[in-house]
Amino acid sequence: QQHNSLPCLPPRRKKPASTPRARRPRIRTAKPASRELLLLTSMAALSAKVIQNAFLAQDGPRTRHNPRYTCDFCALNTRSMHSVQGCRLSLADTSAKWLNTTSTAWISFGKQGNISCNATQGASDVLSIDKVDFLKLQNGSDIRGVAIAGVEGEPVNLTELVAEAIAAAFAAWLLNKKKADGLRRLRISVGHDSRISAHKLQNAITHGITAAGHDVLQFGLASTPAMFNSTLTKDAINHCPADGGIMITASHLPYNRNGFKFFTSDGGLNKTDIKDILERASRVYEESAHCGKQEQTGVVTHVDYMSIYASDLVQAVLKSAGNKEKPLEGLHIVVDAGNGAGGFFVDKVLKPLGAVTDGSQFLEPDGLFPNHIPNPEDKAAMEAITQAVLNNKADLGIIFDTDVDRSAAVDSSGRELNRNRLIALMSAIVLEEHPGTTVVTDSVTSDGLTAFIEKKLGGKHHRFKRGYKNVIDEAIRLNSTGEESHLAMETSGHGALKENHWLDDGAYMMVKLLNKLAGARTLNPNIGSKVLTDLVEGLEEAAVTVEIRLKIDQNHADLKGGSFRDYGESILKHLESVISKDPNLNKAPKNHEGVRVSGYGGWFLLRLSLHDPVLPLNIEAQSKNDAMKLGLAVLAAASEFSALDTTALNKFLQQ
Ligand SMILES: O=P(O)(O)OC[C@H]1O[C@H](O)[C@H](O)[C@@H](O)[C@@H]1O
Repeated sequence: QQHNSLPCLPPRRKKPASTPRARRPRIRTAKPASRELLLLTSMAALSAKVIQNAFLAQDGPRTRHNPRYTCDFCALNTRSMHSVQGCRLSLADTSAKWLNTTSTAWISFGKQGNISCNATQGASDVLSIDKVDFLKLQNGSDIRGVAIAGVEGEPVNLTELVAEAIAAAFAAWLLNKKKADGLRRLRISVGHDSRISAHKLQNAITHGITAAGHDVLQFGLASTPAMFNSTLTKDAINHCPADGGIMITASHLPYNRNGFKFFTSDGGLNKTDIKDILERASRVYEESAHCGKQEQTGVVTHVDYMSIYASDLVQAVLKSAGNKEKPLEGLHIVVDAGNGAGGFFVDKVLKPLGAVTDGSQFLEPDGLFPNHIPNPEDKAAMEAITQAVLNNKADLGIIFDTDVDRSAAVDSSGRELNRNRLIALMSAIVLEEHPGTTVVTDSVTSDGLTAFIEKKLGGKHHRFKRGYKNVIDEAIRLNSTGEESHLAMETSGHGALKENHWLDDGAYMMVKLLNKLAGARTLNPNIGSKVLTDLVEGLEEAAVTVEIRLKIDQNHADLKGGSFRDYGESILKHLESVISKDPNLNKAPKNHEGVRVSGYGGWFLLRLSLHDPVLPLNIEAQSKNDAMKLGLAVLAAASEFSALDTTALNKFLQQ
């Protein structure tokens, strides 16, 4: 073990939260960002700054000291020694080891006698640690929380300190994973969507990583799939591939939320990994209460990665059009980015391919999402892009969610190509390329989609569970068992292809449509989105399609102190037994989630939400009357459970 002596700090003292860090990480710029990107980024920064100022007053008192201003020896980078003022510190360790320690680290270092602090720790400097429940930040395979104060009943739990701890924990987790490759210093890419808390969280994440002695590639405004891509792209000039990537996003959730998605070259992290990281982060957070200003030994490099990523998308379309220079020339395509991160698609993808993009809307990042929720599942969002297509007499409309891992389209007649229709369209394209392949979807897909994939396209429909990660993982699993699958898609607009590393990418999905258009235009230069619409010809669609979300009151006495999950399961079990007595209803023979039943010419699915104390009920039928019969069957079983709020279902039945 190496022992080093370090210079000393004056006694630690409280500093206002706005005081800059004593030492900033070194920053370099790998490649000058394009004018457009700089403009977008600075617009986002400006918008964020103005709004954040507005919220600052509401942020409330800090109940916990900022650990940066206390004794410094706990800096997470313990591979190289820190310059710690106020302490003489001797230790050599790895950050992973440090992060694996429990909260005894401070004490044990002291006991070992490796540290001698000149600074006396005053009682007033002892930090009161918030009891942050890190595990509550888990949202399946993502992390999500409240980052901006001001919404009643939604206290901030994703603070900068929490973000720092999570970033340090991710670095430690990643280092552990990469140990076998002999890696000791990591390069982690960090990007964000347009949310107003993006910059403060980006800074916190960067600090957490650089203080742990690892390097950060800051991409600025980016898409979620680009972050994964950065762990795959080989580009020495831009320091890629990164060892890991972090996307700061909460998808379509309201402006006050934010969160993180993590990637390695193996794809997005799974639930177990996230739990592991949050447990580590909780320990880091507790420890940091005793720690000081962390020296940031890692290097921060700004990389214009979205240009690299977008140019790959352009290349994909060019290739499928036989390398024709402007394969989309003459085609009018409008994009609605919903003020999220998807605006790049216009200038960096469509224009270079020759498309006319006039009438594109909400391309500028604005984390308050003033126009509509950036979500292709949202009615208002789909109406907005449909209107833009019709107003501009465009050939095609494209809409993205905030972080561009989801998308949908609209044809020239204003017909929405989303949900089951988009899956049908993608299935048609993929099955042309891979006849007979299995298409994996989420659980709320229609019976019509199954018939379309299996009877019209000659493929196999594997209806699995809700949750994009579940769907992707299932497709990967099927391939590993010898069942070929090339497409995994959710009705939410998440979609991943085997050919694209199972990368969950809304922009790539749209590129597949553009490939089809570009290919068709090499034969007929006047052909427009009809080529796409024709591909979904024959898809049977229900006249009535609803999703009704029934809430479980977690504090209700009927739960008898049990979990909402157990309660939900007992409702489902009861529903199953009620259904078995009804000759008009048939339980789906093969089903992976909830209770799916067909009858009255339609079907319903009642299941537990992936995250919330909610039972989402999907009903599809050929008439309102039939849909009501299905709804009544659910109500008959559900009404026995007094903690289940059936108001929404009653409302539907009374309409
Ligand atoms: O189960 P629910 O509450 O309907 O939520 C389901 C949704 O949760 C998240 O948003 C996932 O990203 C989606 O992939 C999934 O479809």
